This record gives sequence, structure tokens and C-alpha cells, in this order.
Amino acid sequence: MVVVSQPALDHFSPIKTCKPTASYFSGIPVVDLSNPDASSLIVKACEEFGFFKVVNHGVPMEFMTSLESQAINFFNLPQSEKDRAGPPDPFGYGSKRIGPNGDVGWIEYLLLNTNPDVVSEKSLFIFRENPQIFRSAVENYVSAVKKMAFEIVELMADGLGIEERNVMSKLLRDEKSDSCFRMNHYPPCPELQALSGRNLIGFGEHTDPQIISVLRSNNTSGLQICLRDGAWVSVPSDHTSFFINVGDSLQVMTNGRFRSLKHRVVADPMKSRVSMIFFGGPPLSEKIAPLPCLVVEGEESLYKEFTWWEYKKSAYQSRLADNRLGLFEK
Ligand SMILES: C=C1C[C@]23C[C@@]1(O)CC[C@H]2[C@@]12CC[C@H](O)[C@@](C)(C(=O)O1)[C@H]2[C@@H]3C(=O)O
Ligand SMILES: O=C(O)CCC(=O)C(=O)O
Ligand SMILES: [Fe+2]
Repeated sequence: MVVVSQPALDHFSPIKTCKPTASYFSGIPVVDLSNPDASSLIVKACEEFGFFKVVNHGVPMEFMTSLESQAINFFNLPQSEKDRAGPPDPFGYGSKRIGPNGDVGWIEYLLLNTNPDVVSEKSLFIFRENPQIFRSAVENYVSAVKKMAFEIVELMADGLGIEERNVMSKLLRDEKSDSCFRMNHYPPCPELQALSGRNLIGFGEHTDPQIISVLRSNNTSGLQICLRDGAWVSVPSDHTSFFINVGDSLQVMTNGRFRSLKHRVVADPMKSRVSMIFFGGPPLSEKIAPLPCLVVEGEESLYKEFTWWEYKKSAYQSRLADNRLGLFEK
């Protein structure tokens, strides 16, 4: 991976690029939520990849398409209007800059909080300044996706043989749950492809800090995952399905049995990618530690004790590609 340096491309700098060589990966586990074996398939996928695709999820297609078109309307607004909803604090509209520590990407986005307890001026401003239909589309979509996320973590608990099947879902259901929602837009960039034969990195490699992330995109691919051998492979897009990522917190709660997966997004040179991700996190005061029933006798926690607030604070002092969990390993 290099940084584009030709003067003609200066306005892209310092966004990283990569060769468009990642191959499409056909081995992504697919879980049909109506399959009676869904719980064991989910556990297997989380152990092997920390990533899987969900079909027969029950989220109405209409919620997905209407939010997508609202997101497109927003991203099509004049730059000066979008900028009124920024800069992100971390909520709000952001362009190219990701997080507070110098990460950049070929991206614009809206980051919203989903916890009514947290008063985010930026989120309120975005809802106030956009048509009611925008707010309704976000609310319908987020509430349907949350429900699916609850079901998935309950199936995980079943598959792990945990008696208290709501041990994880209660954290996401909690009214103080620190979850958030992000809409990303990766504009096409044909000039760069033509000049250098390379693609721009839209969202640099990282793991998600929360418990679980639920991603949906339009039919433009670009999401890549890093396999165990370090190879980056492309995830074929499927606008009717959801993709689930194990987050760092779930890795800790399973004492490393599930792995949070490194992923990134490479912008398509010709087509816009629009994605929307729900990040399910616990309440800020929640201790993140291995679930006692998953630590067998004689085994120890691989991690120091910390709360989600402590982890989040540390994450916001890190760069995207940093190994955030490393600081909390014993
Ligand atoms: C560079 C950063 C952006 C991020 C906060 C951080 O300091 C490190 C983690 C990043 C991440 C990745 C997953 C989600 O998109 C996100 C909202 C999150 O919770 O952690 C972002 C943060 C962000 O964009 O604010
Ligand atoms: O936009 C995407 O497809 C994924 C983005 C992502 O990984 C994130 O926002 O954390
Ligand atoms: Fe992510």
C-alpha cells in the first residue's frame, strides 16, 4: 500500500491506495435465521471468521431501500449544507477524516447515537434539519436491525450452551446501551484509477470495538476482510442481506473464542457505495470480561478488567489500525 504522491493527485493525499487485486471470497458463512441449526452455525462462523452473512432476517426490504434513498438524498446535498451537520464530535457529518487522530479515507459519513439517553446535539440537529421522512427511515431501520441483533446474540448464547440466553442481549436492550449508527458514502473516483491503476482506501483497516456490528450496503462491493493468513479478500455485495462482525468486546466476553475481525473498505472507481452499520455496544458502566460460564476450570481470563467506558476512551485515543485490545491483554 502506498500514498499517492503525483502532483496531479495531490488533492487525494494523504488517503492511502491499494492495488485492485483482492479476489472475491466465496467462503463467507451464510446463516439462515429460520434454520433450526442457526445457533451452532453462528458459533462456528464466529470462531472461524468473526464474520458471517445473514439471510431470512425478517427486516423488511422496504426499510432498507427507503433508508438507502434517504442517505443518498442527504449525501447529494450541497457540501455547505452537509458541513452544517459537522464536524463529528464523534456524532455528526464527517468527510475524509475518520476519528480524532489523523485517520483519513475516501468517505463521507453520518454518525448518530441510538441511545435516547445520550443527548447528542449533532444527532438532534441532523434530524431537525432534514425532512421528517429521513428521521422515520432511520428509526424504522434501526429498530428492526436492533431486534435482529438481539436475536443473533441470543442465538449465539444458545450455541455456546449458555443457560441465560439474554446474557448478551440484555446489554444491547438496556436503555443505557451505548450503541451507534453510521451511514457511509464512498464516492466513485475514476480519475485515480485511470491515472495510477490503484483504488482509494475508503475506510482503513480496523476492528470494531463494540459487541456486534450489523452492516448492510447497496450493491457496490468494497468491503474486504482479512483472513487468518493475512490475505485481504473482497466480500461480494448483497443488498438484501446483512453482514455481522464480531466486535472486540465480544472477543473479550468469549475469552478469545470468538475473534473480532479486521476489515476495511476500498472505494470502487466507478460506483458509489452506500453502507449503514449498527454498532451494538453495552452501557458505559458495564464491565467487559469473559462470561464466567465460558471460562472452564483451570482457565484464566486473557484480559485485564475494564469497563466499556474505559475501552471506548482508549479506542478514541487510538488510530484505526491500532491493536486496541492489545492494551487490555494480560
Ligand atoms: C479512528 C477512530 C474512529 C473510530 C474511533 C477511533 O479512534 C478508533 C475506532 C473507530 C471506530 C471503528 C468502528 C466504528 O465505525 C466507530 C464509530 C467506532 O466505534 O470505532 C469508529 C470510530 C469513529 O469513527 O468515531
Ligand atoms: O462502510 C462499510 O462497509 C464498513 C465501514 C466500517 O467498517 C465501519 O464503519 O466501521
Ligand atoms: Fe468497521
